[in-house]
Amino acid sequence: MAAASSTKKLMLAASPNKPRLSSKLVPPATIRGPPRRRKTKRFAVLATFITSKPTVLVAEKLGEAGLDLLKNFANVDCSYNLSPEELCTKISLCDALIVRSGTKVTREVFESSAGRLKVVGRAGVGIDNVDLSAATEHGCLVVNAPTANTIAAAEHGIALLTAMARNIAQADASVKAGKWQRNKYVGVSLVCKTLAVMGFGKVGTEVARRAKGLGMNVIAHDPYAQADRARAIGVELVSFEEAISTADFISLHMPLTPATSKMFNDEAFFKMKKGVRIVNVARGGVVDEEALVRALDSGIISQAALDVFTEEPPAKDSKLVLHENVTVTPHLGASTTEAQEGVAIEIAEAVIGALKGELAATAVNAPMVPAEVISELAPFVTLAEKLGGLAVQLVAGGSGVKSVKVTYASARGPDDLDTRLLRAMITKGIIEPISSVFVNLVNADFIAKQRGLRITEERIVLDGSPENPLEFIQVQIANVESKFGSAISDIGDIRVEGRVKDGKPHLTKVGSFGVDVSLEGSIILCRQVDQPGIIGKVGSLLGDNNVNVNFMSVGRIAPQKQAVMTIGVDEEPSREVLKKIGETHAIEEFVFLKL
Ligand SMILES: NC(=O)c1ccc[n+]([C@@H]2O[C@H](COP(=O)([O-])OP(=O)(O)OC[C@H]3O[C@@H](n4cnc5c(N)ncnc54)[C@H](O)[C@@H]3O)[C@@H](O)[C@H]2O)c1
Ligand SMILES: O=C(O)[C@H](O)COP(=O)(O)O
Repeated sequence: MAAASSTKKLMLAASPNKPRLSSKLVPPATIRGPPRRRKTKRFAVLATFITSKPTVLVAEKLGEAGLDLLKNFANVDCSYNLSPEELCTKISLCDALIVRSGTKVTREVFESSAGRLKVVGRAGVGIDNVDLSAATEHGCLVVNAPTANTIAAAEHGIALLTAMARNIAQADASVKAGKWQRNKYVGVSLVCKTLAVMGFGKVGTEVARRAKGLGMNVIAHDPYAQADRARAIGVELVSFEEAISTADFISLHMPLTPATSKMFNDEAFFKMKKGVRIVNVARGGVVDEEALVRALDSGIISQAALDVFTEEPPAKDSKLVLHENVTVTPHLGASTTEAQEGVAIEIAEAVIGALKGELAATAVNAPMVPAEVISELAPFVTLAEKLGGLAVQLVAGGSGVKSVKVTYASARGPDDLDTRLLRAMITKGIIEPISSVFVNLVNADFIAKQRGLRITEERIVLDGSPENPLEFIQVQIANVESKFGSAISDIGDIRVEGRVKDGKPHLTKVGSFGVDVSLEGSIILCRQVDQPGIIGKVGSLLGDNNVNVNFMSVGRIAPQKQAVMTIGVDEEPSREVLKKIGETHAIEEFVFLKL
């Protein structure tokens, strides 16, 4: 056995405090286990437990039905029109924030929250107003309400398309100004014209369906859409060039991302059919607005109908807004009574779920794991976190944890196990005991990468029944010394292995020793020379000092040879008791581990 460290009796450390943040993961040089940790009484992958009633800041107007749901669960602060400074001040007192498109949730907001903000709910689809990287780095979940306003947005797109084609807004203003200009406002027909839907997602698809109903020929461009889904509703997917060069009308429905920012620019307008008409209910930023003014002035584009702008509200003297061939609305795509009620309920449910620690189906910056998978994996998620926490406590102080290998053994096929949750929880188990950062499913990979912790995963496919998602999980930490030499495996890594038994996580292997202890409370691991009387001695020592033993098992190589005794205890033994255990005859090393 390649024991990197076989210290006979371990010294008790003086300070149980958390170490300061360090770029290297260095476990505390203590056998008292990690410092006090958040108690989690229930399974939750986001571990966003809040013991008192949470506070939700609603920063933009939200439908009553959603507000009612929130008020049943949390203290709700509806504060609209906050300045960026006011938002940053308020946010440190809030567990959740709900916004629409009018609030910029910047890095400063996450920094100002000082870790309290657990979830940002975007009551709508577009999340371009939320700094997702900053949210992820701060372990803050971002959820949106992606479906409830689809129809409203599509209907608004069609409303703008038809209003533009028949000059409704301009003619309305003219009549109200006392004029009667029937010749000036002759429109164009839609029937048999070609509409290019740019972005064939939820809204784009609904616009396409409705435009087909108006007798239009609909083509679409979307690099990520499935051609057969488009074909099923009579829409042909084409290239960007073909879409913009053949269309009489173009309707924009892609999200604003670095890749789509200003994708409608001078170059794109130049390729369009002269006299084309454009509708934008997506985001102002996908269009280069100055280039659009030039294209309108030159007649390449004869009309535009815009619901969204790069800057909202746009400047009062905006050439684009004031252009006579432009019809505008103040970002009204989602603003129907029905959509706002739906969005409010959708976001309230997602935010409440996230505050309860559940994984939201509409998470934007965390893996979406189906509810049934989460429920099936629940005991293994707890096991994963505990194994990570145990493994890191076995590392000798001063060793940097850089390389962790996780092995999942299962009778299921390799593609039939979603390990993202498990990996995140192992990362949480490893990092939280030795640093002051908070790790959850949202930021686990980011934090691991930031700290130079490399986690590799391996699958072992076992024979047998695939009824259980997993048989065991093994966590190995490479290139470190251990404060409990027996935890070092035959290949020199610290190794712990666990299984779920009767729905409870159990530690079943330490180094090369088979053990069996339920992962509850705390654990004492002792290596001894197998001989009669040791178990009794240690048991009485604990009992005499009011420490309840909940579990005990001994794994040995052979009779009279070395054995590892695992003792599960409900209370933390005093230093004196631990010292006496260490001094017990035949005990060669021991370690106290807190779960
Ligand atoms: N005006 C409003 O009030 C309002 C209301 C709802 C949605 N929106 C906007 O509309 C956008 C679309 O909403 P959705 O619900 O349909 O979202 P969605 O995610 O269902 O659809 C977006 C589609 O855009 C496609 N896409 C991405 N990059 C593209 C590119 N470079 N070229 C072409 N297509 C690309 C995606 O593949 C996806 O199919 C949202 O991001 C939001 O910004 C505005
Ligand atoms: O992305 C969206 O959902 C729409 O742009 C709606 O935005 P709003 O919630 O500000 O109306």
